[in-house]
Amino acid sequence: MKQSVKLVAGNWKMNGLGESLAEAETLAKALKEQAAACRVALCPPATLIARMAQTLKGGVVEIGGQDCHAKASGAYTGSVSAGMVRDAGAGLVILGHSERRAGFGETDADVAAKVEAALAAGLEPIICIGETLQEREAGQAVEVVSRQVAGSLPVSLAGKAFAVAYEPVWAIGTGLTPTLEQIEEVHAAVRAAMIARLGEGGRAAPILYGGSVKPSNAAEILAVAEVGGALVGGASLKAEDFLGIIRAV
Ligand SMILES: O=C[C@H](O)COP(=O)(O)O
Repeated sequence: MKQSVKLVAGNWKMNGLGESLAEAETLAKALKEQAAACRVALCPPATLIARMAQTLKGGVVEIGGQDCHAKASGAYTGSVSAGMVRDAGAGLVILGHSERRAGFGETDADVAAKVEAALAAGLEPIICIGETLQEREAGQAVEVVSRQVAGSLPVSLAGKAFAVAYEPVWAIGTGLTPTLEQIEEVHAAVRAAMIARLGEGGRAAPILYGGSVKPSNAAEILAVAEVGGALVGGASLKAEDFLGIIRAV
């Protein structure tokens, strides 16, 4: 099966102030010097996109946002449009992260609208999906992610650059990870759902795995069939850990 080059993206979430900013900048500078066999992206908070774009200028490390509004402009206090994310220096944007789905009530339809906005602004979306622990324990993981793919991926994605990130909610920030067999099962189901939704246009986009990825488990996870990269949270804030994950690709 045709697979695009692996993508390792670091999601800094709402971190990057004081000491954690100093550490993050150290990481960004180290990454700039680092040759990598994969695409590498950093997704800082919106306020740091321009600063990180400047720090990483001239290197191969890409910059992503963590969210954007579905509208291009208007009376949406506190929001940032896809065009603004792009204008600040990002080329990618994370959409539909479970922390936004759970904490801000984002539905699959909301995510699909944001994906359309991102594409219109020239951003490459990384669309997050994943089951809760309750859904996993009820044997519904495949059903849940398949439904999320059908609802969150607009058909206009076919032929565009994008990625899907499978992040089991119960694995995020917990140190827990699914077994390699479970990851393989879900990634295969996600690929099937992408093809069902987008036809041939659903074949090439990478499916990242996210949830407690660290240097010690990155190599085995990234070797699983259909794992096209990683979306890394906590470990993307520490230079040694993130570099260790990139080396594992
Ligand atoms: O976007 C990243 C994920 O939420 C994973 O976070 P984590 O690596 O801290 O578990």
